[in-house]
Amino acid sequence: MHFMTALRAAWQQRDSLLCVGLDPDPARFPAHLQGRSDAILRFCTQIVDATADLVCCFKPQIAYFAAHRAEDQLEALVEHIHARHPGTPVVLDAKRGDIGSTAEQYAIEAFERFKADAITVNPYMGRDSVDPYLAYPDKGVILLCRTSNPGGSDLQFLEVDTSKGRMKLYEHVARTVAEDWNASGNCALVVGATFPAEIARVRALVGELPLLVPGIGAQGGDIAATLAAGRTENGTGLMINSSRAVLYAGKGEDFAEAARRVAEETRDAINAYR
Ligand SMILES: O=c1ccn([C@@H]2O[C@H](COP(=O)(O)O)[C@@H](O)[C@H]2O)c(=O)[nH]1
Repeated sequence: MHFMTALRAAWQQRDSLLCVGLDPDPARFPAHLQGRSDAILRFCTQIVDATADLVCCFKPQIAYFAAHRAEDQLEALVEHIHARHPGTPVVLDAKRGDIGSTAEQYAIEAFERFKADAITVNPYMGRDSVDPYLAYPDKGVILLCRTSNPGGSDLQFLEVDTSKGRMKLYEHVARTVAEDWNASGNCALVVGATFPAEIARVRALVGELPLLVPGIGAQGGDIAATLAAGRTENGTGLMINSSRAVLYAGKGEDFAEAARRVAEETRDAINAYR
């Protein structure tokens, strides 16, 4: 199924714009999981099973798996999500960016090895570096636009001259993706919840294009402001990510229940402003 079709269905059927981020940090795991060779998989599958009905997608962050030589656990986790929670899109947060020949390998890794439904990609090496992902028309390609970190302004806020006039670099990325790169209707953009004014600006530039919005929860982004700036006419258009605030809500054997409670509160807080 096309990523966008699955995402729209999840928005409607789950009544949720919440994306739970899967950033497993073994140092923060409950004591009973410490030291197990499959701790990352066990931790993540319990979070997934406890929250799947509350989310529009899951977003595993590849760094947290690769750092612990746990790519095999990432493969097993995505397989688990597809088998147990069909219709829940998996966004692989990898922020890849490289020359075309290498990007082809990254695309194979994301879509064929890990079976992700979408991937985050860094657009700053240009169109040929993104083409290998766009060559999978059913898969989502989510381009960094206005990231949630403070240093995102260092480059993304630079004024650039374009054929459509002078604008900030992140605005040029938004327009380029929406107008030129989205021929298969499979593109989306990353815009941080920590910058609601820029969410509004991007929404004005890209129409209904979906936005992946990290930055609520641990990074302190404002849910009300995010919704006001980024929701579409029908009250969707957003995948609002929270990772650490959900994953580490509890410290004990009941960590997954604690995660569910926070995920439910977050989904409801989001829905209050749709
Ligand atoms: O601009 C960006 C792009 C990606 N991220 C990723 O989202 C999560 C955020 O985690 P929290 O614990 O909810 O802060 C993490 O995987 C980042 O790599 C981002 O934060 N900002």
